[in-house]
Amino acid sequence: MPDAPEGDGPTIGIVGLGRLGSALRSACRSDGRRVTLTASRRGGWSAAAVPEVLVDASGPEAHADVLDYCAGHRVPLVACVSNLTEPQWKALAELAEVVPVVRATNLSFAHYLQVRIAEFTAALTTGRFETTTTVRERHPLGKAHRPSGSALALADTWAAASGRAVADIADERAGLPVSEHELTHTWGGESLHVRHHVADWAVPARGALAAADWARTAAPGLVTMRTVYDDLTGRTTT
Ligand SMILES: NC(=O)C1=CN([C@@H]2O[C@H](COP(=O)(O)OP(=O)(O)OC[C@H]3O[C@@H](n4cnc5c(N)ncnc54)[C@H](OP(=O)(O)O)[C@@H]3O)[C@@H](O)[C@H]2O)C=CC1
Ligand SMILES: O=C(O)C1=N[C@H](C(=O)O)C[C@H](O)C1
Repeated sequence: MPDAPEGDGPTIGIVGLGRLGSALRSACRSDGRRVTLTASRRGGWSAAAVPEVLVDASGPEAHADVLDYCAGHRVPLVACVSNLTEPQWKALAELAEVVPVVRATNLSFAHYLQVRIAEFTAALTTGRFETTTTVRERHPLGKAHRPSGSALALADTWAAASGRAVADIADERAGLPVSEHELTHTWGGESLHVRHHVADWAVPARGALAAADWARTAAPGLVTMRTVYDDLTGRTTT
């Protein structure tokens, strides 16, 4: 059940109360944020008030309902589901014509740094310094799809920045939550591993709250977490 709204302040709706959605609800409670809508497959939708931002932490099956809700109530969306279909990604872009939409492939701050490091590495490894680059991801057993959305995004980042495709994407299902993503750059006789490890569901939950705060005051349009963290780091370093 959602929390009853009281007083002023940002209100959040959470679709999906699994690993990510539950962690987000806990983060909202610790932060004093009010969750005015929750939804799950078994529990259906339940709203005490229209939230200022909706966070979708469910699955592709909920996508049509999420889009209808955001369009109908003009609510910004933080879209965390990583295995949408191509038509669903397109529909998300269409929703962004009327409300702000954050496409959150990976909510963690250090994933943002990993992406920026990949771009920096690509810029320096040209000509005689060219590398063979691979991606590895690991999640616990039970993750719904493979490879992860973040692994595919890292491969796309590398291809766009270097002009060369990654040589392999390895997906492993083992070990403890939450995730590992590693870019390995290999030359003759040496290699560089840039590994991001998330050990607590509170990490993506915090990222979702940062994205929700950002989306609440944004203009309609589709952005990624890169835009959100570019903006937040710019503000804190100036
Ligand atoms: N962007 C990021 O950084 C992160 C993204 N993710 C992504 O978030 C998504 C969720 O991950 P996770 O929490 O592990 O998944 P879980 O399987 O633990 O939870 C999924 C939740 O979605 C609900 N759900 C499924 N279908 C519907 C529907 N039709 N309507 C309403 N609710 C529905 C389920 O309801 P019920 O409980 O009733 O079955 C469940 O509560 C995945 O795509 C994952 O890849 C995850 C972590 C970080
Ligand atoms: O399902 C998960 O757990 C995660 N999913 C996202 C992905 O597919 O990239 C983000 C992170 O890896 C956790």
